[in-house]
Amino acid sequence: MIEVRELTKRYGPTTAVDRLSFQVSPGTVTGFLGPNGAGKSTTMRVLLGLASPTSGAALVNGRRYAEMRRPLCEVGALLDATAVHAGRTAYDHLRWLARSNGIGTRRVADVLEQVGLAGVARKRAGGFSLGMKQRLGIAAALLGDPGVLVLDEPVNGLDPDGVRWIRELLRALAAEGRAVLVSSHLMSEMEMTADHLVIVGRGRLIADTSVKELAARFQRGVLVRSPRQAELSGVLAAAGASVDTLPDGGLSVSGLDVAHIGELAAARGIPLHEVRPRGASLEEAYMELTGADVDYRAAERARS
Ligand SMILES: Nc1ncnc2c1ncn2[C@@H]1O[C@H](COP(=O)(O)OP(=O)(O)OP(=O)(O)O)[C@@H](O)[C@H]1O
Repeated sequence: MIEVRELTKRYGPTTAVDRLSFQVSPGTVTGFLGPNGAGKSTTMRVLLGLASPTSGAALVNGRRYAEMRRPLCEVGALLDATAVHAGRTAYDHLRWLARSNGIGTRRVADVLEQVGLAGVARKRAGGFSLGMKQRLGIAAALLGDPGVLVLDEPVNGLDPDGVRWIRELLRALAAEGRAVLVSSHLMSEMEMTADHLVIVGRGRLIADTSVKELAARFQRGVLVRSPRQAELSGVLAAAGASVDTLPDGGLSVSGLDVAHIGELAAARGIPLHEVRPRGASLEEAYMELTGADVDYRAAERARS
């Protein structure tokens, strides 16, 4: 369980995190989303004891990182996958980490197997591709079999296979009952991976919502197309719907769901060529929520 409570972190005049509160529950993947500079990495660094809060707290299982006796067994983290000793082999890197946390070396072979690096365990990490380094970083995060995982932009720079692998791994780790917090600045990545979303902008909380709730919130009626559109429009309006004609000729109907519209059309023998919920994509919802918090847009507005 992760709890961020009224967390504020200032760097001189910059407020990187501004009274931010949210929780990450066991058994869920929570996507931590926000434009560049929104304060995601800073929040994660405070959680992992790498930066101290100006005020408030970021706790794992009710404790600050510095209070944990064997931190790798409570929280696994991937912050910067390239931060490995280039001269060390994958096996030695993990064995060194395991030793410093009182973890048996048998576990090293297990996690190397789990991330698909068993075959290159004795190769130096300096020669690894970014994808392999990401896998090694994830192996390190899993070493202590922690109940909480914190990953900062784990799919950055990965090819589609690597992206799919991470997505499936995160889902599997949550299904085992772990609390998984994963940051990204792309909604497209998160909508396929996360159950829950914490969206931030300029250090502040913008939304704390399930993916389903967010989709429902940006639902915009039902799109309907029919060769007898005018007649159908009248029928739907008579049933209490509000009906607008879209620029492309389709109807945008609100106040009736897809099933109801289908039944009304069928009862009058009106053919339907298309009938589907007209939701904004989650990407559009995200842009709408964070638009004002993206620095370059603010700068553009100031110029015009
Ligand atoms: N060590 C530091 N010293 C000074 N300012 C910092 C420091 N770390 C972060 N900041 C500033 O705090 C703000 C939040 O940065 P942070 O890296 O946490 O955002 P982010 O959401 O992780 O963005 P990104 O996706 O670009 O990594 C930014 O304005 C950044 O410049």
